[in-house]
Formats: sequence, structure tokens, C-alpha cells
Amino acid sequence: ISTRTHIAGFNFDNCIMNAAGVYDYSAEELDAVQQSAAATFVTKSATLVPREGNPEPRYCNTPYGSINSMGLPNFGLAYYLDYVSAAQRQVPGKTYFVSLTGFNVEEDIALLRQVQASDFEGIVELNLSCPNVPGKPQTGYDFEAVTRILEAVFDLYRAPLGIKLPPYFDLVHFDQIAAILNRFPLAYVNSVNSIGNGLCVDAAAESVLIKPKQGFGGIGGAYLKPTALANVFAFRQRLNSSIQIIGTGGVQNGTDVFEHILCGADMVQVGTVLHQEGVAVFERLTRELKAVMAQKGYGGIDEFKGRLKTL
Ligand SMILES: O=C(O)c1[nH]c(=O)[nH]c(=O)c1Cl
Repeated sequence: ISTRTHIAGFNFDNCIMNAAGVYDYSAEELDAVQQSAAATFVTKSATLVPREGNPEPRYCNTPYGSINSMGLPNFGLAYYLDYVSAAQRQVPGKTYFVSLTGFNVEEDIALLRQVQASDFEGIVELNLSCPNVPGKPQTGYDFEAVTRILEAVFDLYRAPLGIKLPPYFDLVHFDQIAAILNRFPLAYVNSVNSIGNGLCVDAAAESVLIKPKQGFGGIGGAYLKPTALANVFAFRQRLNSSIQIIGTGGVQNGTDVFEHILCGADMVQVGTVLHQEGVAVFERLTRELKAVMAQKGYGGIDEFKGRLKTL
């Protein structure tokens, strides 16, 4: 039974990896993912210059998942490009993802120029959905901004590039954003980022759980799965077949991975469950997915990918 997959023409031995922002901040964390059963890694979304991020506490586990308002803490794009450059030499033939995000189109372009000037041979993930920088909206909800950014990006950048989108909650919004995305040579769309600006409360303490933004933060984990599957399934039906889909959100076990692929995902990313369980989660999820496939008689993920039945 094989759980291998392919993205942008690159082959991967597995279809499960980390989600940007989880277990990917430092070289030590990236090393741990690199040595695990994960297909590959994506780096923490990088900005032009290093960022401290928001004041702590800025992450909290909750009964059904997590809430975070990290505020884009990262060591800056150069740090991650250096790390990936070394990884490419140490493990040639493996493809890595670098996530990046600017605060405006000019910064997005500057980041991509920096990538072009490096020896990076992998896939860029442009994050259009960070919900936690005070005063900055989630770009993915501004359709004009998305259009402007992608026009500028694809004027410049010709190597494989995907985008990380926020969750959408309206079928007309799926129609509108998909019509925009279909105009561009995107390698993939990654749905979904956390549900922005949720609020979790500690009733005993009568308090919010995290410090930034009065406790408002991105919601991840089990809460997210129905929304994540809806976004994967909606985009699979609307996007050109040349645009692949990475499914992110709410994965806790092998059946959840199976469900993302059934909805149309070519790769599945995990965040909250990785934060809670550590990199051993990749071996567990892979084993559980293979068990589901064995029980159903599937030898590879293409046999059921996108085959979700409607009634
Ligand atoms: O606060 C963050 O760093 C963060 N947190 C998220 O849940 N999604 C993102 O894309 C980012 Cl960039």
C-alpha cells in the first residue's frame, strides 16, 4: 500500500506533512520533521526581516483544538533559505516548501526576488491568510488584493508556487475566488488556514486564554475539520485540474487524512495535532491511513482522491 503523492511535478514518499507555523520555526524543529515520517516540511511563514511576534501567552490548546495569535514570529527569509539550501545538499532529490508572506505587494515581490537569487529548488507557499498581525486584514478575504498580488507574483516568478488561503464560508465566495485563481498558473491552493479571530474563554478564571488582541486568535484542530473539508471539496470542483490542492485543518487520525484526500486533496498538512503530539504523529497518521486503505482495498491514494460521493 502506497501513500506517496506528487505536487508540481515533484514526487513525495508520503502525503502527510506539517502545516506552516507548526514545528518549523527553528533549525532544530525542522530537523525533527526532516527525520520523521513526514513527506517533507514547510517552513514557518517568513518575512523580509526577523520578527519577535506577539506577546505571550499566544498559543493555547483547547478542548477541541487550539487558538493562536503568534503574530508571525520568524527568523527572516534568509534563515530559512539557508536551512533549505543545506537540506537540499544533504538530502538531494527531496523537495522542500518555503512559506513566505509580505505586508504588501512590494514586500511579496521582494521576498520572491530573494528566493530567485538563492539556490532554492523547491516550492514556494505564499501565505495570504495570516489572521494575527494587529491592524492587518487576512489578504485572502480581499479579492482585489489577491488579484493584484497574483498578477505581480506571476509577472516575476516562474517556479512552482502555491498559496495558503483562509477558510471561506459562502458558496458564492468560492465561485468568485476560484474564478480569480483559475487565471493564474498556481501549482496548488492550500485550504485552510485557521479560522481567524475566534475567542476561547477560561470560565473558571473568567478570562481569555491568550494575550494578544484581547484573546482573539486563529482556531485550529477538530473545530476546523468540517470547514477545511468544505473548502477542499469546493475548490476541487471549481479549480482547473492544473491547480492541485493541499488539505489542511482538523486532522487527528488516519480517517481524517483519508477524508481530505476523498474531498480532493493531493497532500495533507497537520498543525494542532503535530503541536500536541510531536513528530511521532506522522508515523501514526501514515499507519492509520494505510489501515483505512487496506480495509477498503485501495493500493494508492489516486484510487480514491476526489471521489467523495454526494447523495
Ligand atoms: O500568528 C501567526 O503567525 C499565524 N497564525 C495562524 O494561525 N496562521 C498564520 O498564517 C499565521 Cl502567520
